[in-house]
Amino acid sequence: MTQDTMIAVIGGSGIYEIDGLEAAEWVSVDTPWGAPSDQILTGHLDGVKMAFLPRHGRGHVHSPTEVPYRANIDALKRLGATDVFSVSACGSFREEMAPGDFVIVDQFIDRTFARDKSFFGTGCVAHVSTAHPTCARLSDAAEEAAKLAGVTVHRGGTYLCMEGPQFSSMAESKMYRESWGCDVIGMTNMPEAKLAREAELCYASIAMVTDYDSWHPEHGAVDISDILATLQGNSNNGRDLVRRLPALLGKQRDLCPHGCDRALEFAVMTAPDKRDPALLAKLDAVAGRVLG
Ligand SMILES: CSC[C@H]1O[C@H](OP(=O)(O)O)[C@H](O)[C@@H]1O
Ligand SMILES: Nc1ncnc2[nH]cnc12
Repeated sequence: MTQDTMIAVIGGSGIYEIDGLEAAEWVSVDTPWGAPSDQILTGHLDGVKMAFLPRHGRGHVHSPTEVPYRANIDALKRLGATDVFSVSACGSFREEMAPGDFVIVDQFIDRTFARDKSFFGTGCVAHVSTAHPTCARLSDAAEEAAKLAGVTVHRGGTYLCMEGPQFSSMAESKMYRESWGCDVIGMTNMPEAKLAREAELCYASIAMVTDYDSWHPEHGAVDISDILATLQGNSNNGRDLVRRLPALLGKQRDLCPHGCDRALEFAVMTAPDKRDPALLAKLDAVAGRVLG
């Protein structure tokens, strides 16, 4: 079964729009989960449908805790998105993952505690697998696009998602690096990746290293002005990488070979006669395929 590709890009800190879109238009999307972070920029690139959503809103309005993650994923699904790329800033726990490098994240440790993490709940309970929370097909494309853009890219890495907004203490930073084996740290990829899986969207995470967090003996404490300087110096690379994705993925896509687009197939536990009609109505875009 083939369908039209629609690439969605969720742009993080420092990335509030993408360039080169044909027939570009900012559109408003309402969702049963509230308003998304901002309007969504739609258009075409190399003949492929595109949607761009600034995660924190234009002007950086939403803190990592307050980003409306459920509304964002629902809005992208509602628009017809099939393939979602997160582009994020992150701190690095590895000497070789240096500021300016890109990391194609493939695993997460979720330390967030103040966010709504699921579309499901009382009245419609579902359990999806997140053993492999990112899509290898999209990660392949992201790696290839990074190489074509001429940036240093590391394939694979574990992203520690913290609640924020404050950065980590040195003790936390060392624990995440030495005991937990994490590679990078940020504040936003969770629950975003989990929600994308619940919505049966392929999801990949492209993390741009902006700093060494607070563990590095020669770099000291993470400093927002250093992060902003690195972001400014590298945002062109991020945009260049994104511009190369449509040519790599093409106008049409088959079923995901990893099953991201069928994640809900056997996930819903609540008996049909016990399901809450109000919750089912809210799940129309996210889970309509399996809930009917
Ligand atoms: C600007 S430093 C902290 C901020 O940047 C990252 O945001 P995003 O993942 O949206 O690029 C990080 O997660 C924090 O929210
Ligand atoms: N060191 C860090 N910790 C958390 N989020 C970040 N985003 C960029 N750098 C970060």
